Amino acid sequence: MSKMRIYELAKQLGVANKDLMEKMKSIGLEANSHMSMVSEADAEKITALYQPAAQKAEEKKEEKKAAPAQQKKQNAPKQEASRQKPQEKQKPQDRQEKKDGQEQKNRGDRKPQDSRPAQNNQNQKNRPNNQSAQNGQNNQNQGKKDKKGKGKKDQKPRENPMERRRREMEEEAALMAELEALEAAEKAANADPVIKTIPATISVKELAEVLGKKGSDLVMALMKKGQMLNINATLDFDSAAAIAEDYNVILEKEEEKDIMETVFAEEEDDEKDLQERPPVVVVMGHVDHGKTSLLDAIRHSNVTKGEAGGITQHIGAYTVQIDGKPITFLDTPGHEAFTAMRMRGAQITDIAVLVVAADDGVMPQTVEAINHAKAAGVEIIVAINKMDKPSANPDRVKQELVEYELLAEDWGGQTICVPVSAATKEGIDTLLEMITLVAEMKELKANPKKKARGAIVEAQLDKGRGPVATVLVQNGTLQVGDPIVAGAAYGKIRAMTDDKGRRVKKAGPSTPVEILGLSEVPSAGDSFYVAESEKQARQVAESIIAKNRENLIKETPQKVSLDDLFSQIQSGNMKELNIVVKADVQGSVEAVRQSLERLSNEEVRVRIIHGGVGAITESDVMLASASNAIIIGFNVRPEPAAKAFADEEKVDVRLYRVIYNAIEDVTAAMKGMLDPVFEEQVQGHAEVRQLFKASGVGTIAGCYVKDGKFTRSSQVRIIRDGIVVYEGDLESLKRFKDDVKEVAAGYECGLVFKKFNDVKEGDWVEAFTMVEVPR
Ligand SMILES: Nc1nc2c(ncn2[C@@H]2O[C@H](COP(=O)(O)OP(=O)(O)OP(=O)(O)O)[C@@H](O)[C@H]2O)c(=O)[nH]1
Repeated sequence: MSKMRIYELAKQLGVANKDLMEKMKSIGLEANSHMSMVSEADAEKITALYQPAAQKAEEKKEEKKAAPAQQKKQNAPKQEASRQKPQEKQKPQDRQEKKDGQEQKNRGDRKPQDSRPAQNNQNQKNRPNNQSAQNGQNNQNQGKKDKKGKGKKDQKPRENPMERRRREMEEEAALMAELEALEAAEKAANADPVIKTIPATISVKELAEVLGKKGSDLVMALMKKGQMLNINATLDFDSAAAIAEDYNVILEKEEEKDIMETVFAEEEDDEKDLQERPPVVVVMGHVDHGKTSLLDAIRHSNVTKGEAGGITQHIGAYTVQIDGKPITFLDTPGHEAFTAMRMRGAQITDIAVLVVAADDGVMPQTVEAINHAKAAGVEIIVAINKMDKPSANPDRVKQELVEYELLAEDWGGQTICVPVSAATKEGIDTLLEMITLVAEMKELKANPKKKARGAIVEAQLDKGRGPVATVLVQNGTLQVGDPIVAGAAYGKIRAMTDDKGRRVKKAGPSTPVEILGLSEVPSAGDSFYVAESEKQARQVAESIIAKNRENLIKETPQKVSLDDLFSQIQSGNMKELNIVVKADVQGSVEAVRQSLERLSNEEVRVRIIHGGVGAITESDVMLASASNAIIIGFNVRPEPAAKAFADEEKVDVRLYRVIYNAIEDVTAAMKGMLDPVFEEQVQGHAEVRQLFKASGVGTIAGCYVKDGKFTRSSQVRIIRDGIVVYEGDLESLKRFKDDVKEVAAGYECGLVFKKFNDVKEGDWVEAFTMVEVPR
């Protein structure tokens, strides 16, 4: 037996789902619903609880098997017809007479199963001596017999026939009701749950329809459970799902379709319409490794190779021709090109050029870039830059890249590494050739014959021209006069300019152009679509505006957090727990990566999608948000902007001082046993401006409280360059020479830290308290 769902186990044991869940509770096994999974070991434990019941069920089955066989034996010689209606065999002869045709039909539909032994018992009890009832319990035959007066043998001589008949009628009615209830209960417990799909909200009336009930019946049923809801009341999905469970119906939420995707659903392209399209390339790398210089060199080499018009204007994306083959470069910060766009579901880049300075090697942002590119599933080409420098060491770069699963081709791997110099232009041509080669291998195609769709690369409001957007056509051909819509912005394209500043009328796949004519400034990363008419474009934009408003009102979409991890695992929503790890030193990052990844089990895989050294940045939050990850920080703090961004994006950021605590928390969260704990509440920040030494006291940090406040009971941490160097209590809090209880923002104060004197000017001090939070 492997894992199984509760309802399957209940079915196997022949018990109701609810009973089973109650039983589970009694041995400390919690389950959310009868769709929850139970492990093999747990299933065995539960089965053991039911052993007597299970045995009984077995016995019952045996009895059932035996009963018809026995009756068959008895009936066979007499009645051939009796075999066809076994369920009626057990009925006492004179009861059968009272059944009208309809009743018989109903019973005929019913399964014989459990009713039989019960009826047998009853019959035997009632008529220990009734030989004919036992022998020939066939409806028709018994009827005939009665008519012929043969049944008279059965009557007890002293009982008034009318009374007897009434008594038997009553008995039979009670018996039938009992049987019906039994059958219904068994049917409900044994049937596989029905799965139905509903929207995020539903009225009681609509839910009743989904459940196949009358609205008024559902209202009554809810009332009995203490839920006073009128028939038009709106239920959220979770409440509806809980109600439906009682009716053995599992509800699933309808996937909300993107309005754009619905309106502008993409048709399959005819193979013959597909044409090769230029690759879209983004350049990424660590600061100062030469991204800008490399892009300039590429653009310059392109210009000097005879581009008419010469000057390339900056529009965030441009196309260069390499031996007649175009390549489109996105001149946007790499992370944004990936992450912001990915957050909106658009994937626009095909290839990432990772610039690594030959004299500097792999640096934190290089790693970040690698992880972003990998997460987006984009091909990486490495440009080892600054080869003109005497200290250039390309082998070291290749060596360092191995750690990130990028093994250079000349070392037997798959990663193309091109040594270049943006300064001397050496290797630039080879790099461009390689890009073309990779693009060819990828067989990038699009259909220029259809209406265009693509992505907004950047957009701003120009005083004279109104909203201006640089767009990248991904498929189809964009034309002046096309009605387009991009998020809440819509309009008719008034004018189009290419990357060389020339007016154009058309732009095909992978072409970047600047467009005028939108009603407002769209967001970078938004998709754009060409509509049937300006009216349709406006209508779509309006429905998007309405939807955005609705979404604003609704809660921000749920992101994973350690607190609700277990319920997400249980409901089957969570198959992978993505984690971004930031720590003070590389050693910790690795230690955490290994320890956490080891926690993976068969239900959920723990995946570290990015690990880096230093404070938690906005880019980390962006990656976490796009990948539905949580962030774990060791001895590091989030930058203020990152903190605000994480709050906004509802990204769970967990900060630890000890690796073990993080492992413990993730383990507990995976088991749904995260203890209710204390959460820290930041009280304020101060900057260390001057240090004083005092004998017997130690170092006094002369601080200026920037925001919030410091209290005598505050706990504090000292942060130097984003790294926590101390965390502990205050030894004293002074204003001038006096001990004070509290110092507010805008005032100076003297701080002495308990058992810590290594404070430096320029350090930041964060004051916080621990507050108990109920989970
Ligand atoms: N010797 C040498 N210097 C280079 C080369 N490429 C870039 N540099 C220098 O390295 C410095 C950084 O170059 P940028 O192109 O600004 O680097 P970047 O990666 O774009 O930097 P940010 O935009 O700040 O992220 C500049 O001083 C360049 O002149 C090269 O191939 N050789």
